[in-house]
Amino acid sequence: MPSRQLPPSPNLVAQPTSFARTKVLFLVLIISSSVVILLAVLYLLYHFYYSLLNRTRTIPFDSSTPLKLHRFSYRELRSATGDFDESNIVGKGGSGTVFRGLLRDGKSIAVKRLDGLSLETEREFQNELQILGGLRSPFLVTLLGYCVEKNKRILVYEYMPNRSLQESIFGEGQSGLSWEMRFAIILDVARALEFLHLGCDPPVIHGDVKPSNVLLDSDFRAKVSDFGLSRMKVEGEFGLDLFSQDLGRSQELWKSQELSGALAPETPVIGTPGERVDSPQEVDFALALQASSSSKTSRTTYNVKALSLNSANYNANIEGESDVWGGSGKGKEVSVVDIGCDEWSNKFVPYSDELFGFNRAKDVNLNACLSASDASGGKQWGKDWWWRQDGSGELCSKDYVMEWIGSQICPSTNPDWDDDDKKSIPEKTEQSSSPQLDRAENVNVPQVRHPALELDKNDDSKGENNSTKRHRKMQDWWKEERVAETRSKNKRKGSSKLRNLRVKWKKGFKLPHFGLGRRFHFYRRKKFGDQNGNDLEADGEFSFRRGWKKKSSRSNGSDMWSGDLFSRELSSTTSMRGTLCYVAPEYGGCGYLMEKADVYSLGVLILVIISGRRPLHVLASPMKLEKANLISWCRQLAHAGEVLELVDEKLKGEYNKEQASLCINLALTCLQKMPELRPDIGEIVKILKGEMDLPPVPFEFSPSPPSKLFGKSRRKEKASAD
Ligand SMILES: Nc1ncnc2c1ncn2[C@@H]1O[C@H](COP(=O)(O)OP(=O)(O)OP(=O)(O)O)[C@@H](O)[C@H]1O
Repeated sequence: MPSRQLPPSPNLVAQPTSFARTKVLFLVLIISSSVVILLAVLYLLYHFYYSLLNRTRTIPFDSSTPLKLHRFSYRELRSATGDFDESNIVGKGGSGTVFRGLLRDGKSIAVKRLDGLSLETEREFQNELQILGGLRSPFLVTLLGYCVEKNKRILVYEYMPNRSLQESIFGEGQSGLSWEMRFAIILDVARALEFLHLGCDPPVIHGDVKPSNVLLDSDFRAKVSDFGLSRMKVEGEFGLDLFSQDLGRSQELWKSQELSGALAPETPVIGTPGERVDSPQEVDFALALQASSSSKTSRTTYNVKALSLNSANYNANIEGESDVWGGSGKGKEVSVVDIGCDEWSNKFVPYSDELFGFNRAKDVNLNACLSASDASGGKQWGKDWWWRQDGSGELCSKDYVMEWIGSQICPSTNPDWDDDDKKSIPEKTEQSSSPQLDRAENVNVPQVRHPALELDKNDDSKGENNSTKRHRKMQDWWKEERVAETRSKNKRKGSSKLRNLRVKWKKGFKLPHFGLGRRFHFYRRKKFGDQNGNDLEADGEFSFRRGWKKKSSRSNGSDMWSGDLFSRELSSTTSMRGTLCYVAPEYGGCGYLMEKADVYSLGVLILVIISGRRPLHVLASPMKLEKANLISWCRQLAHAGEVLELVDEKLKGEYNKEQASLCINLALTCLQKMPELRPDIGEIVKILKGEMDLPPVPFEFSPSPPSKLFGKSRRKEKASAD
């Protein structure tokens, strides 16, 4: 009997099919994963190749292993400097005193003894070791070694016989630098920055380019020094800038009466709008973020904090470098000359011949002018104040100059003047027989003040303390600005980043360590010692530099009371990162400095070198105030096609006109508001060397257009104005 074939069991049919499917799946997986692995390997190879290529172009810059630096013993340095004898002082900066020393082998050294240990000095010390210690270039001053003993922090450099450019330009009894020297110095500084920006990997941003940080060797060739504020350009970092320099200062601010009295109770913290701040610690953090307060000295007050505005926008802009020379016109430059010039000459009240010999009649005008600008909305100290000080907006420069001077030179308004400075004044003025200097003595006396600095004459008549008023005004303005900005920021982005950091800070924030064998954990209450071995608490007596240190009598800085008192101090006042007048406007204290910020500072430096003037030059002697602001004056001259008027009179016409005009125009391109419009340092060096043409000077700085084009409309405007 034929057997009936049984239908295949469904299991038997399914088995081979599912097996085949698994096989296919397995194959697909293997192939795709091997493709992924292959791609990854290719990517790694490419990356490796690329970084190798890159390394050949740049200096391998391993910050964790500074070049071999000699570790000096304190005793060694003490004997080299004659027990740190005063006669060996060659200069004094915001962070310490520099002595000349002689090693046993006969080598001259410069020994920088940092002031009492603090977060600030520690940061500067580490920065110098970390950054300058790892670099060697003929355009950078050589760091030879260091000394760390107990609370002592000392840096040892090669000795630069002609000291700093500051002294060569502004020093008393200086014969002045010849044109050739000046041009060579400009080129040297540019090449130093070229090395830092383009020759180092990662690039280094100097952050404080100014005359006192340019040292001159025996042949007057320049080397850039002072890396205390510099940083390596490492993407993605955030904490270092904030915590290493601003927190300490904010603690100090909290302690100051102004702050605790006026800001603490109701000032909201960035990231926590409307939140009441109850503890100093909370304010510390908030201020570190928002106030961008002074790091290098505590001189700066509220007006400087205004710099913090807009930083985020600009820093974002900088990232996307545009074609500098393409003239794409991406950034709109504020037209400074048209508005600035006339307003200036109309509104500015010229100083009289003597420092304090102020014409009361004009004073009235001045105050009228000020009240007028006050009346016009009360928002004069808005986000653009930096530009307005250049005469570029509706607020004329005097406001800035006066506000700044007012807050800086009047002891009654500046709590940071230390006793030493006060004591030094009579001594200094006794030496002087000039009536100006006799008057300058009065700067120390709170009740005698330059009438030009009185922002509101009526305050006196009301019997109120003028300084308190002014500060009050600034605080109100500042608070207003910050609250508005905070609100809008929070609306836009939320404040999670800042909140996270705040939490971190509360828990005790870890500072990145600097590879010197220990890690710093800065808790709010941490004990440190001062120079004498006394313990100090980070929270309370933590020693941050206070006030203006009296400069050594051998240093140029000592001419504090000699004539152009205001100019010197104004131009050398270090703000949160960088120095006021030299620091790029896009920098807001909380952001990162980028290469173009150095380019901006270089622009200012070039003008200073060529003109022999400070960026803010308010002289006691008669002078046109339109020249007080160097940058603004230069822009006016450029507009009038007379840039060579800027050249230092001390040169007595002995200079290369072509080079001078090239330098000035180059400086103007470096001083453009939008960082991306400024040339990069490679281009600057090429232009200076004559290997590249200077790009067309920005429209607003170029000489007035032919009347054919604009004359008619201008005349019309004038007629309608009449
Ligand atoms: N290597 C050096 N050789 C000779 N003189 C030096 C050297 N380094 C510094 N000096 C002198 O010491 C002065 C002070 O220098 P320092 O770097 O301490 O401060 P600064 O740059 O003037 O101010 P700050 O540090 O506040 O920016 C300089 O202006 C210069 O005259």
